[in-house]
Amino acid sequence: MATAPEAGQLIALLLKLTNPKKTIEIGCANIMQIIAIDLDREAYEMELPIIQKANIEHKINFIQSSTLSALDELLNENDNRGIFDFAFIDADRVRYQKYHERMLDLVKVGVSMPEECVKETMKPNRQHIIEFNKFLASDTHVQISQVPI
Ligand SMILES: C[S@@+](CC[C@H](N)C(=O)[O-])C[C@H]1O[C@@H](n2cnc3c(N)ncnc32)[C@H](O)[C@@H]1O
Repeated sequence: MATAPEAGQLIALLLKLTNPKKTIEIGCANIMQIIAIDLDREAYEMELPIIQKANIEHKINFIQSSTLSALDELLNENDNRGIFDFAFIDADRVRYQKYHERMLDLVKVGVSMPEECVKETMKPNRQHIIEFNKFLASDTHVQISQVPI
């Protein structure tokens, strides 16, 4: 993942690997691209130079916008549905349900890397983790929960 900018005002991070319009392919793997959204102009103006200085502008598309309208804009393009690998929201709590509903359309189902893209030495680990995740999902002793980090 790209090095995070020092000051943390990025509120919605959508990590994408597979948008054919935006990713840079290297062999089987694509370089990740992050879409970061913040409504606050001041935060945007403070963060953008940090991203530029770190030479990671090609990896982070930083948008100054309300999260809701940025997500709706993403959803208007059908190509964006189900292509994001990861979403992190740390914004205005009152709209979390709305963000959640939109994220479900944006984030892909079945996020593990295709087997043919995994190094031979890592293939057993990949399989163990897939099996462990399945086990956890069906284990009635535990609940999957949101982690406040
Ligand atoms: C609690 S801060 C979190 C920032 C960062 N994740 C951190 O840990 O430092 C919340 C951020 O969400 C932004 N924000 C609040 N409401 C927003 C909205 N509707 N759309 C986009 N950004 C919003 C604020 O400008 C602020 O930068």
